[in-house]
Amino acid sequence: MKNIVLIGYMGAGKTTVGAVIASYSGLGFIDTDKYIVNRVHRSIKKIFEEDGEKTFRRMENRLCRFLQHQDNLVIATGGGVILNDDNMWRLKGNSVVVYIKNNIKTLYERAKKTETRPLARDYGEFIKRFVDREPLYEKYADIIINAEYKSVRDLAGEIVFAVLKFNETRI
Ligand SMILES: Nc1ncnc2c1ncn2[C@@H]1O[C@H](COP(=O)(O)OP(=O)(O)O)[C@@H](O)[C@H]1O
Ligand SMILES: O=C(O)C1=C[C@@H](OP(=O)(O)O)[C@@H](O)[C@H](O)C1
Ligand SMILES: [Mg+2]
Repeated sequence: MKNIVLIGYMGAGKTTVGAVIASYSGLGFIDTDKYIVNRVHRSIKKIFEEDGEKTFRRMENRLCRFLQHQDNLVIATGGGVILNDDNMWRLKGNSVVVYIKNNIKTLYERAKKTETRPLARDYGEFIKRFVDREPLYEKYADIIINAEYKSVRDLAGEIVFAVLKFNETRI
């Protein structure tokens, strides 16, 4: 089976919901941020501080180049994966892309909680970035799931169902 790629802004639930989808579906699970962190033995915060965002984006792109050759995976991406068309072109070749959508207030409340998101500090900046990115999430999505007020389990079920339906209807 093709991969299920989860995209969406910081705090949307890609990492959390992705793991549950994998357990429901029997697919493998990879979180691109965790993969990078394990690989370089440094937190995202440290990578941003020491090497800058550009270096992080290069690592993300290198991982997408690897993932384009994999299948049977649920892939939770980082919120910025859509910034590079090359990432999405590679991922889309072998996957169904699901955009997990939520309101900006909920996203910020969740995203600011942990220190691991260097781009989720100032609320004004957070909103601006979201407005810039939203058309990209929509552009690359095969399926859009509204996650507002839904539990992780319900969302995981809804996404599995939507992907099966999408695969059925595709030639
Ligand atoms: N549907 C949901 N309902 C309530 N809390 C959620 C939901 N999805 C995610 N969360 C919580 O929001 C936070 C961010 O989730 P995470 O999966 O890390 O998001 P992302 O990977 O998209 O940035 C986590 O603390 C997670 O437990
Ligand atoms: O949106 C972004 O630019 C980022 C999102 C983060 O992942 P999550 O979307 O899983 O929080 C992480 O990749 C990094 O902090 C940058
Ligand atoms: Mg995540």
